[in-house]
Amino acid sequence: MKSYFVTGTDTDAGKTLIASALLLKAQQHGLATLGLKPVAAGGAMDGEQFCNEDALLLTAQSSVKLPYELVNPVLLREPMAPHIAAQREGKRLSADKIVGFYRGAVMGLRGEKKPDLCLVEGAGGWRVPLNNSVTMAEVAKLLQLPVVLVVGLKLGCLNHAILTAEAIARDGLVLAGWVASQTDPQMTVVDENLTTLARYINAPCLGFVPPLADPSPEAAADFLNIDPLGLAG
Ligand SMILES: Nc1ncnc2c1ncn2[C@@H]1O[C@H](COP(=O)(O)OP(=O)(O)OP(=O)(O)O)[C@@H](O)[C@H]1O
Ligand SMILES: C[C@H](N)[C@H](N)CCCCCC(=O)O
Ligand SMILES: [Mg+2]
Repeated sequence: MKSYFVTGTDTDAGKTLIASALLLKAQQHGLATLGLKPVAAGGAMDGEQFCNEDALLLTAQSSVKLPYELVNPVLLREPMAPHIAAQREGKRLSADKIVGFYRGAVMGLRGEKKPDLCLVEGAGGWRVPLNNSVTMAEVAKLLQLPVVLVVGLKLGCLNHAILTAEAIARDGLVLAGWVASQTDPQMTVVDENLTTLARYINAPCLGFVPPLADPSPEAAADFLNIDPLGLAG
C-alpha cells in the first residue's frame, strides 16, 4: 500500500476535491483506494450520525469502505481551527493519538480490504495546530508519509505554496507531487502563475484543474495524472 498525506496551501484550497479525484483516478486504473480524514472540524447530521462532509466525500470515492469512526476518528463540532474547537469541547488533540488511529484503521486490512492507495487529508494547511505545541505536520512526520500539495490557485498562492514546500522539506518529508486547483475563477495570469509554481516547487505537477462549473471528482479527475506517484505495478 502507498499512502500520501494531502495538504493544501490553506483551508478551502481544494484538498478534498483533489484527493477525491485522485482516488477516483486510481480506481479507474484498477487500484483499491481508501481516503481518510483523521481530524475534521464541523459537520452536519447524516441520518442519525453527526458527520463531516470531507470524510463522506472521500469515502464516496474509496473502494475500501470502513466504518465512519475509522475514516474520521476525530470529529469536532465547530468549523474552526481544530485545536480551538477541541479546547471548547474540553478535548486535547495529539499527533500520537492520530497516528494510533491511522495505524488502527489501515494495519489490520487484509486481502481485498487492503488498499493500494491511501490518501490522508490534513485539516487546513501544513502548520495547522493540533494543540499549543504540535501541528498537523507532525502526523505526516511520525508516519513518514510522502506529501501531495494542493495549491488553491488565487492571488497570494505563490507565497503560500513556496512556504509550504519549504516547510515540508524542512520537516524531512518528500513532496511527491502538487496539484493546482483554480478556486478563484477571476484569477488573472494563470499560466504565468503555473510556470512560477513549477519553477519553485521541486516536485512533479500532477495537474492543473481549471475553475469547474460542477466541481465533482469526475470532472477534476480528467485534469489529473497519477503516473508520477508510481502506483502502477
Ligand atoms: N478547480 C475548482 N473549480 C471549482 N471549484 C473548486 C475547484 N477546486 C476547489 N473547488 C471548490 O472549493 C471549495 C473548497 O474545496 P475543498 O473543500 O476541496 O477544500 P479543502 O482544502 O479540502 O478545505 P478544508 O480545509 O475545509 O478541508 C469546494 O466547494 C470545492 O468544490
Ligand atoms: C473548518 C475548516 N474547514 C478546516 N477543516 C479547518 C481549518 C483550520 C485553519 C486554521 C488556520 O490556519 O488558521
Ligand atoms: Mg477538505
